[in-house]
Amino acid sequence: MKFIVKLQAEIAIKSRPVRKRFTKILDSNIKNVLRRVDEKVTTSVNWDSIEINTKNDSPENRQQLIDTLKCVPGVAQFIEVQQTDFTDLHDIFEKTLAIHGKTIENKTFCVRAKRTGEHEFNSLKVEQYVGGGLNQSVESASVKLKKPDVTIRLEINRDKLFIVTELHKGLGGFPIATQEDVLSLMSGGFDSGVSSYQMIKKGSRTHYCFFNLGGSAHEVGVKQVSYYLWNKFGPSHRVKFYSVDFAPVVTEILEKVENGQMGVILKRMMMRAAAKIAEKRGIQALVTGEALGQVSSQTLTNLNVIDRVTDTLILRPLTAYDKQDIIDIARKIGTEDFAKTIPEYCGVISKKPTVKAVLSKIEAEEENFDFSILDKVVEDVSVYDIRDIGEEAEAEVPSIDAVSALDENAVVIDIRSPEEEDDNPLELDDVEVKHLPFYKLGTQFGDLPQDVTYYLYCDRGVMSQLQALYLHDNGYNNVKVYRP
Ligand SMILES: Nc1ncnc2c1ncn2[C@@H]1O[C@H](COP(=O)(O)OP(=O)(O)OP(=O)(O)O)[C@@H](O)[C@H]1O
Repeated sequence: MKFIVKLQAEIAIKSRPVRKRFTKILDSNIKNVLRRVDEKVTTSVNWDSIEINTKNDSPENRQQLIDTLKCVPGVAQFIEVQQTDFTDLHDIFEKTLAIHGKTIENKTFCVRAKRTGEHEFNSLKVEQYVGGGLNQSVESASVKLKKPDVTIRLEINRDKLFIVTELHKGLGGFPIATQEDVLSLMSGGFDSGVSSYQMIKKGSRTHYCFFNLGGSAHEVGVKQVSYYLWNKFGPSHRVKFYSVDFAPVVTEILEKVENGQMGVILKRMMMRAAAKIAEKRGIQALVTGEALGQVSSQTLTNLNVIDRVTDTLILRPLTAYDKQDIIDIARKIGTEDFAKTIPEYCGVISKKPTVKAVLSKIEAEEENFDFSILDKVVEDVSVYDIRDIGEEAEAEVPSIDAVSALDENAVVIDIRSPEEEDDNPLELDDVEVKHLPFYKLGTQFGDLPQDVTYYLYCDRGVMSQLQALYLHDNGYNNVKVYRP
């Protein structure tokens, strides 16, 4: 079985040394990923193409190789060919008939030929001779040069004939590692998954950085989608997954910062932390999934104030995308289902975020923030080789049963922020309701009597689920979720 990867135009027009470098990297990436499927794969590099051969001709192997090759950045399209020798034009016709006689039955068709080397005929002659012969031999077929049902492609390279049996569309982009590394901020939603994919496709080795705001469920979800993206589009290169426990930073923001400024300050804290992680590893750019105007706080003014926090380049591949386009790409690349299950955690941090952040005001608010907390969480960052999180990523995201009816001994903890509680108070007959906002649970839950079962309550059931898991992680098994 043989496939031929054609160099795409954007690589082919590069200068000779760059083209050679890109082709060499692409060849090595292709070998690396295809040998995960079939260790018998060999490749050979030509000036304008890479040939891929294997002795394993089974249909399963073929399909797996095609599926894998379609996901290699830098491959815009590839053809599947049958290779034979030939003696003359008539021999070319007969060999083509043997393979494509059935393909063109009851169809319109044309023949397209390319030729390299010394022959007694040119490409046009091949097209006319083979096309005419097929037309006569297959009664139900007819020649149509414009928009035929089937295009039969032949490539003649010196004494070899390649009969193309199928043409497959690839991913496009550049081979991984032809561009420098980036650190992608992954929240696990639609946007950060798609922006990471865009950077992998563009040829950057893409590492992941996750700020954990809500315990193991969130982390498992983000690891799953990061692992999926790496495994599908970038397994030729090792990357790292950085996880930073951001709960202490969120608590400090919630206690020290004015409500409307919280969102921008949280992002600035993320950028500060990510820039430090990147700098230490020689990574030059951060990537986020922000898109202009997608949520009210994603304004140019705010993005500008966020960017002022670091000299590190911040890339936002989705800036000008519509949400629907992003969702369509997420569906195409297979991250849609992951994204649906990831809670929108950040939304809760500020109910009416500013849309026009003022740098001086933000900086004044940040003076109240204890930066040793940020330094500590960055210092304690957990670093994983993405290959090692594969198994973990396959695990079920843990969840805690939600209860809709309570008995009279139950104690509910309303974990919403005080403003949310004021807007929509929770009133339950005969059941005790305590008030402890989610950002204080970590430090104050342990002070409550522990011979009682607590039911956490929030508006959407997302934060209560995350916090219940977080408390379970910390050994408190007397916690459930109340979801009326
Ligand atoms: N917990 C987090 N860890 C790492 N990066 C984050 C986190 N939260 C947000 N980000 C980064 O900030 C970007 C914007 O996040 P925000 O929550 O404001 O918008 P979003 O549209 O919901 O993003 P997404 O769909 O990617 O979750 C994300 O795309 C991601 O790059």
